[in-house]
Amino acid sequence: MLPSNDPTSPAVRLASVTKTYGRGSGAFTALREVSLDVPRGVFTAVMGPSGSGKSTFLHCAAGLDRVTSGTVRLGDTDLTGMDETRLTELRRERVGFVFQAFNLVPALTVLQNITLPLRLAGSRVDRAWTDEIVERVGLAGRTGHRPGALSGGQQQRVAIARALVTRPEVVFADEPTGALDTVTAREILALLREAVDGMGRTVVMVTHDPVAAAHADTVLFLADGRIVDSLDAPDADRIAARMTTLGAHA
Ligand SMILES: Nc1ncnc2c1ncn2[C@@H]1O[C@H](COP(=O)(O)OP(=O)(O)OP(=O)(O)O)[C@@H](O)[C@H]1O
Repeated sequence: MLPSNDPTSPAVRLASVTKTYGRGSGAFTALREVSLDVPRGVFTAVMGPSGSGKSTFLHCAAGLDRVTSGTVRLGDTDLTGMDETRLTELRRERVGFVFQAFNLVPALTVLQNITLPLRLAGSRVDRAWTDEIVERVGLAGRTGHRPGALSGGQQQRVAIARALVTRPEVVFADEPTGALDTVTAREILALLREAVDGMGRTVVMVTHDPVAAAHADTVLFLADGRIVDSLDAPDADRIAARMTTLGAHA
């Protein structure tokens, strides 16, 4: 059995992670000795003032960027020191990504976008599973469209379906509602919630928006590259109040 399947290990574990960009006098430390376990089957939001290190945290936790010191584990797999080929494989097969700008391939249909990670990994495209995902994200009847023919909310649904199709251990979402209106944003957050509650996935989401973060089970607060607080079962008012004390204009 692959060690990553051990259900008792956290989905992601950061131990004393520091990330410094650049060198010498121009060096900037964006994460400082961050240690954290992200439990499985939980929706975690990451908030903090602009420049506090949210995107850096997400990129390091997801294997998109390398840490300067410390370790990052996905399940029981240590990402630190992994070569680029294995990291690419790991990101493709064990992690899902949702970005603010959707990042769909314009020339491909909705269905082709959704199944792309499977085809890149050389995996079989399971029609019943793909149909289920399409149904769950509310895209039935639109699978033959190109992304350009869809609304922003529909494009983000495609991105979520694409992130879920490989049954990833963790879905990382970077400001997934940043480009959407309030009503559409709420629908997308409900989908991420459903990925956790209905599909047992683990979601880690960076957001500026206290209302978005209130959909999570836990909110982590970053300030100056450190995790300074967390809130369980958060509501938007408490999140906004906490952000204000961190110097952010929520
Ligand atoms: N490639 C880079 N080179 C140098 N400095 C960087 C780089 N990426 C980020 N930084 C710096 O690291 C700090 C943290 O950046 P990061 O993007 O992680 O913050 P953030 O909390 O996501 O900010 P925002 O909410 O504005 O997106 C910032 O001061 C930023 O300028």
